[in-house]
Amino acid sequence: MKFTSRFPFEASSHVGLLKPSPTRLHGFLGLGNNNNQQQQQQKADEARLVGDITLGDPVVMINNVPTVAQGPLSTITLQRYLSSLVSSDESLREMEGLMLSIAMACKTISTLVNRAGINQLTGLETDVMGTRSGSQSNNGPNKKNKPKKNIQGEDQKKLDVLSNGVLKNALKFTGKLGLLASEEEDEALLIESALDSRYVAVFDPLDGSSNIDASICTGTIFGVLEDDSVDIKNEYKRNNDDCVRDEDAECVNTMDALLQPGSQLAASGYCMYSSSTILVFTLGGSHPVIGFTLDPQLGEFVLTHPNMRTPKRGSYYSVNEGNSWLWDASIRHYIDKIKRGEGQSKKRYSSRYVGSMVGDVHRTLLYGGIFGNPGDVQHRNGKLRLIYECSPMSFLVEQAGGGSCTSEGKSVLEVVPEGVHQRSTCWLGSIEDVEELKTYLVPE
Ligand SMILES: O=P(O)(O)OC[C@H]1O[C@](O)(COP(=O)(O)O)[C@@H](O)[C@@H]1O
Repeated sequence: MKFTSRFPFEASSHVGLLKPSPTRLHGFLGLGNNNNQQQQQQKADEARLVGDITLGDPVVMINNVPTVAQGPLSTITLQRYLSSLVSSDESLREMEGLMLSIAMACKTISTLVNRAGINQLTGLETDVMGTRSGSQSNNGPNKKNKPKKNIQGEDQKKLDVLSNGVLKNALKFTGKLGLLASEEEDEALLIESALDSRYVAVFDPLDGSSNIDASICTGTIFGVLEDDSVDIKNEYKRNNDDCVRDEDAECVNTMDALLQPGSQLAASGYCMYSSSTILVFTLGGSHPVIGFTLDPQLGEFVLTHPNMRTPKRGSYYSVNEGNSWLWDASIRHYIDKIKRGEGQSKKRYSSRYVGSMVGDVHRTLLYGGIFGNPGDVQHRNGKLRLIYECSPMSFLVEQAGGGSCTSEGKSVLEVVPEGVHQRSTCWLGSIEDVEELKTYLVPE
């Protein structure tokens, strides 16, 4: 991209990044050409505060107008970031394809969520044409309008079902996944055409669905696991043995690849649909937790959070206190102490709870503190599902230097799932807050 001379910039070697020549820039910023360095520096800083172009700031050409890209790194799109990763590590090529498909699906879901009211996509998915709804015995004349339920007995929202379709198809068409598990699918899905794939994926297509109709933040949660059971699947397929159903009701057996502890995740993340749409993920290992914001002008995810680290300790707790009377005494005691400023930090903690795990975890990741779904006497294992909610989020928070545990004080990432929709208690957040919580938890 070659710029005409009327712009005070010189083309740099980096595509999309323009290195302004200091003297011209000072002129451009109306700094005049006197040599009083300090005055010029102060003016440059002032310009920085109001978001004008400053030295080293990237400029993106939008509709041919040099536009200051907010923040120093955001001209780096997700595509560019991943391709630069692959150029130095070829083994990430398949993961690059997966992440780009997940990002594409999240863009689509973001549009669906943003326009839900406009396109009448709010409300419950109803059971039409006699497909299964709730209890089999319900065959009254008004069966058609019954809310459709998922295998956990929860009413499915229209956007739950739509988002599930979008993400399921995006993942299927990568040809890189042999098995999928979703909150909105009763059973794991075997992708016949990709039996010998290296990976399997788990996801909650639209988390926080109780908030959708009120346009409060929701999100998509995903996790990718390596699958070392390809031969077993082929074997079972050949023998037509036990039952993992694909869409043609083909029976095969093993879900082992899905039922791995969170510590085995190869990647995990979420996409939050809120005032911004933000995709946050990690590829594990030495890779950071990284965040990209969907730029509505570019229609691209651009880098905004290059290396997310959870503060060691926070001053927020995020839990549904409406259930506190049902909690174990140890948990009530912990929350009471930190609320009163009688915890280890002697700081009084404030409550923040959106009721969407993605929103509550995103805030906790940035500001610190602790988020929890503790379980109680009525729901021993809490409300959240282990393999596509607790594990992916705990993997991410621990990768950002935070911690996670169950209400028994065990690392969420060590819990071995027994079923696709198994629930688990989970706490995650700042490492010092999680460690402090553990001192209150009495192992059973
Ligand atoms: O209503 P509660 O008990 O506070 O539970 C809220 C939790 O349930 C969830 O909404 C469950 O998610 P789904 O909407 O995906 O079922 C979480 O996002 C949230 O953290």
